[in-house]
Amino acid sequence: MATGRDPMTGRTLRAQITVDRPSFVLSAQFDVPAGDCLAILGPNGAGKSTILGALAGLVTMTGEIRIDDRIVDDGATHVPPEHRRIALLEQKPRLFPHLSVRENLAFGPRSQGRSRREARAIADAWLERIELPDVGGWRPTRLSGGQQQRVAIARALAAEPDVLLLDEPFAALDAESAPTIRRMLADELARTETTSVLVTHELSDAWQAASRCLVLDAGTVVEQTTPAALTASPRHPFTAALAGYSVVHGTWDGGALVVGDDVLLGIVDGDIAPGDAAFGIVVPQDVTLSATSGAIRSRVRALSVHSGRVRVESEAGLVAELPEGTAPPAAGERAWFTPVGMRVRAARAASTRSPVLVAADPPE
Ligand SMILES: Nc1ncnc2c1ncn2[C@@H]1O[C@H](COP(=O)(O)OP(=O)(O)OP(=O)(O)O)[C@@H](O)[C@H]1O
Repeated sequence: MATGRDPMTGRTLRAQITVDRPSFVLSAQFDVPAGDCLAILGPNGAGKSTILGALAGLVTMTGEIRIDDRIVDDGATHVPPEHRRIALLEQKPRLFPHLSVRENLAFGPRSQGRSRREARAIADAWLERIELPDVGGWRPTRLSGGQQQRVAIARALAAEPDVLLLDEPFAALDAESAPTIRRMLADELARTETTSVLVTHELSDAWQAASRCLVLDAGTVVEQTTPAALTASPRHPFTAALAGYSVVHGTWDGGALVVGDDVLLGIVDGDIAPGDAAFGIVVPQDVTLSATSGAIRSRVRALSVHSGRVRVESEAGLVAELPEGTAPPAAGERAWFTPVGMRVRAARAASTRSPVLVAADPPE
């Protein structure tokens, strides 16, 4: 028994969404090709969940949402949430507590008119796929949080939605179960060719599940491109920080980045003019640390350990990764940080990438 749609039946999602609230305006346009996953990233309050809400029919919007040629929302037409064939999966599994696990999985197929026997067979096939073959008769509350989320993902996919929306589906999981469930979700999205939109705070999720990313900041799309391009050449400070770079903000004076009273040398990356607000990015391995001299003197905000090396984070934003065996300064102490080969971008350049997903830049 198949547990997903037939090949080549994935749907294309096209969305142009404007949400106008008194204190928040969101404007976003994107396409998700059939069977693809679009990851939406952005700081808290950027509007990520608002986009999902608009797609699901839970948030008032203007613009247009289409699935293939079917209009879901365009001002004149507003298909109610339950008739959109768009499923929403959130942090919490929200399984039906009064139904067994098997009945939860069979619910979607039954709602679509499958016979009881067919729906049960689909549910049992999903139980095998998510490696929980023996829990069909259990109530969901007997399962761990991670197991419940596996069932919730399977329940969403068993209903064969045209589009699956995922709002931080791994955020409530413990560190042990999250990697397994991340991999399972990516595998099942690909296998079932389900078109999906994944809101996440992790760039690694985009690498694992999505072929495209959209980065939002304060309701505006600031980047739309591939996970590889976001990682290699982030154009927005938020994305750069997600990709693990040190990020330092300042003003470009025509030859260097001015940060307070300090001047940092960097390589210009893109259009930039003297006086522009700008930010520099550099990997922590290329930032040196000294007690006596360097480019910028800043207080140590925090220490962390990555792959066996200590990283020293400054209040200025620069992060230095220390060579093995080097003693770090204590948090609160001042030290000199010097970036080598820092790239400097105009802060405004973040919003100049094409707003149309299909025309997004290739990796640089
Ligand atoms: N129901 C609502 N009514 C009015 N304003 C709202 C509502 N829900 C969210 N907002 C506001 O809309 C803006 C965007 O919120 P949204 O939840 O979409 O951001 P987000 O990017 O998903 O954030 P987070 O990462 O914190 O979940 C915020 O300013 C938020 O306060």
